[in-house]
Amino acid sequence: MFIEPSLAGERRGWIEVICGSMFSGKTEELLRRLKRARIANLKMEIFKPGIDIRYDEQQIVSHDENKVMSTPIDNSQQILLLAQEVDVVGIDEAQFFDAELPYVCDQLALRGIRVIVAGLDMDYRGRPFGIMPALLAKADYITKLHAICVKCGNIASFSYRKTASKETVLLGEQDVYEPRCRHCYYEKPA
Ligand SMILES: Nc1ncnc2c1ncn2[C@@H]1O[C@H](COP(=O)(O)OP(=O)(O)O)[C@@H](O)[C@H]1O
Ligand SMILES: Cc1cn([C@H]2C[C@H](O)[C@@H](COP(=O)(O)O)O2)c(=O)[nH]c1=O
Ligand SMILES: [Zn+2]
Repeated sequence: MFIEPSLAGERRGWIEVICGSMFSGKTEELLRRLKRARIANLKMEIFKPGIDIRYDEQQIVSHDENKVMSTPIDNSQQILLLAQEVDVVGIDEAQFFDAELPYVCDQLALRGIRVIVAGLDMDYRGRPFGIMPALLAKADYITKLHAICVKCGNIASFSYRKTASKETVLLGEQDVYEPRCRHCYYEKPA
């Protein structure tokens, strides 16, 4: 389990990345860390990409329907304007953000802000997803989570797409995706 570092003095600020497949618990882990930051009376702003309206337009919602209010944004630079005077910034679905997000996270950390980012590390093809590799390279702390493979019960790192759609971005839930381990993923079709 991730334990928050306790850094004294002025030079605080760091980047945490939570990654893994769909259903691996990324959003739950993000919510857990934000809840603890709230208990510590830290000021925070939470963001998600405007396109992610699967469950709710404003809230971040986990697959188990735990939720927190967030600000949907279309451009990662908006975070630099909106995250004034805060101690913590939370960002969900980072894979959907533009190329500037790693730079934005760097700038926030330089301001002394704790930045907690969650995102899919691989797309349905098993390829690195968008800006996630760049973000992982800049992260001070990385947590890789795993789902349970729906085929065999082993740990799952892959998000298998059950439909024939070929576009990289396709919002969906269990109707479209299932978590699979490496062996079951490459054994497709089911
Ligand atoms: N195959 C699965 N493996 C693990 N968790 C699953 C699976 N299918 C459904 N879940 C549920 O999904 C929850 C994780 O949801 P969430 O935090 O939203 O994941 P993520 O953000 O990584 O997609 C788990 O606590 C569990 O209840
Ligand atoms: C693999 C994959 C996923 N997506 C979409 C599907 C969901 O809407 C989100 C991931 O949400 P989660 O919180 O990680 O469950 O991303 C996509 O657009 N393209 C893909 O290849
Ligand atoms: Zn498997």
